[in-house]
Amino acid sequence: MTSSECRDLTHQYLDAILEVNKTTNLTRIASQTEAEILHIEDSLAGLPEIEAAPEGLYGDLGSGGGFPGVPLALATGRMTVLIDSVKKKMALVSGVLDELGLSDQISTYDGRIEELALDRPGSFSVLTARALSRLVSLLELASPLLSKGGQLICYKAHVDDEELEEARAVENLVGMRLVSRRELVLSDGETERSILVFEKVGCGKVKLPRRVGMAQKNPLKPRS
Ligand SMILES: C[S@@+](CC[C@H](N)C(=O)[O-])C[C@H]1O[C@@H](n2cnc3c(N)ncnc32)[C@H](O)[C@@H]1O
Repeated sequence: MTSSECRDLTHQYLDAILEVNKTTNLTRIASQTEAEILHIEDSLAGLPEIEAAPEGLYGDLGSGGGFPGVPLALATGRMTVLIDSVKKKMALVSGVLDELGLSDQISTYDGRIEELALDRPGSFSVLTARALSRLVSLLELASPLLSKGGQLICYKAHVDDEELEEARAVENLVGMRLVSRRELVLSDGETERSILVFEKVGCGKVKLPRRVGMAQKNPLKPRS
């Protein structure tokens, strides 16, 4: 696909999602201008990181209306799975992907991330997560899905020292390690973004996934 075909398809996808959003709440961002920045430009902010990740299957955790998953899938050509536990959202997204002829490359999984980790452990080379959970929970959710050397790319609005320390303190438990961090501001001049990349370095010391909900409700703590 040429870069202009890719841009056109990404915009067609966004337009279709905004249309569906008029009747069903897929995303709180409803205006076209805001969506162009927060859904397309922001989704593509992690493109250098996903391009640098090992080749193979890509998954977008807590994908909602398909962001950043769909723009990144189109830009990289990777086989992609969008993962969200809300069945209705995934059904609508899947309908839009069908309409645009994208379902061979981009599929949906309508269940919990923890359930997918039991079905398909170690099968992803790269994962993204935007607006999903604190870093400590993201590391735990991603680890069992990633193959060794696979990467988790986290899109965060703001990472304070406490959130980062909390995550780094469990790196050994979950077999993940921070490899890069980049800060940027979107073209609206005000939306700040941190892109953090963690790599799967080993199997860790805790059996994962834990019971559904635990990673987010009761995050791991370092053993004293
Ligand atoms: C705030 S939305 C973010 C959607 C999208 N990533 C974005 O940035 O526009 C978070 C999504 O994560 C999903 N989610 C939260 N925890 C999940 C889990 N454990 N497994 C699967 N989906 C989950 C929710 O259903 C929700 O659609």
